[in-house]
Amino acid sequence: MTDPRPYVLLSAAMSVDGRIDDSSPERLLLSSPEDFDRVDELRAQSDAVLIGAGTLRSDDPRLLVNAPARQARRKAEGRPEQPLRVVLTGSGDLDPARRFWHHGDARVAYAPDAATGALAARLGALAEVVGTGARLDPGAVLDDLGARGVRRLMVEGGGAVHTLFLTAGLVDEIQLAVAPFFVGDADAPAFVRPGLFPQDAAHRMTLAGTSALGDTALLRYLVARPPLTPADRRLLAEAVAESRLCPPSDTAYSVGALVVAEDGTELARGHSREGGDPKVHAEEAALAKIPADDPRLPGATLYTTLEPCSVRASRPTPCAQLVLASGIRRVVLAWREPALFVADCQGVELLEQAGVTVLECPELAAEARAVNAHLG
Ligand SMILES: Nc1nc(O)c(N)c(N[C@@H]2O[C@H](COP(=O)(O)O)[C@@H](O)[C@H]2O)n1
Repeated sequence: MTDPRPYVLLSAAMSVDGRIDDSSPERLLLSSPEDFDRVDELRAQSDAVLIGAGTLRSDDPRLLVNAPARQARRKAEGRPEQPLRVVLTGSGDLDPARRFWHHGDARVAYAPDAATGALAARLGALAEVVGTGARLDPGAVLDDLGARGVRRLMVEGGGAVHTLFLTAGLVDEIQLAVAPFFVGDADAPAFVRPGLFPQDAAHRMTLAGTSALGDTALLRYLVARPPLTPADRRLLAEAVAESRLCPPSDTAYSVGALVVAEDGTELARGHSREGGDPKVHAEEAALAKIPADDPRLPGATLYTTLEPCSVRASRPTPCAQLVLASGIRRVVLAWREPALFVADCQGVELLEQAGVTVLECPELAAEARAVNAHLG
């Protein structure tokens, strides 16, 4: 059995205009003393505290539990005095001279596999360096932290890391402190960057508490982790629209597929029998339009109106294998293939066995079937 992923608490302070810093080199103090004390208590309750490389460069925080009483409490509970301190980097460009590396106990740096060699050489004994695959994958970070026994993770910024975890649907709770002033600087970093957030106007977070900490307002939100986001439903509906472009056939399904990068950029779309090719499948047509070495593929989602095929007469490689070969790790589909042309399509099983997350969206199954109503 795999270890559970940690509970993820994202803690941030921002100005009333949504900025977590200004654009000057000095660190901007947003919180009141009372709110800094709350942050210290949250750290004391956490097994690990995580920041991104940008925050390490701009703030160089020590990321420690400061209050001796809290350190003593952790020790009395049989825990290390300080939580595990974690940094995420996409480039591996981390400066070993920073204060962060020279305080506290254990440290881990996560980076894409390609960056780990140079980073490990640079950091030496200062931290353990762990690869997260072809990209900086927050899910892989949580899996690894879970395996280390981390049950409660505090994410402390900055905006890129907030966005990475929130858009991936990996945050359980947000504690957002709002400082009573404006930054008013377009170049100042914002609480989050643009992205496809599962929580939108139609899918609101639960406001679990509000309090005043000195002059700072604390908002506590509970964030349900929806497996399927509103953006997933919209993009799968786009795949259904794509399936309506298929040249009709009495002997094959009409399927539509989209490949969408993590930041919402559509990489390609395709449909069955596209471009006058009677044999091409929708997923195959879409994947063929993306260079195999596109670094966005491992973070991308394939949206398809029908389960990717597992056996195929028309061509040697079934679509489930093409998806695996592409490096895509997430598939959203509307409809499992009925036993009409093949007795038992195993596309979902093949993908899941290889560790791909497969999500079904039953709300769109009827629409995907309707495009194929003539097949009976
Ligand atoms: N997922 C998917 N996408 C398409 O575009 C398709 N045409 C199909 N069809 C299914 O794939 C299997 C083999 O098809 P061939 O007839 O050998 O091309 C079979 O299960 C079809 O129903 N699937």
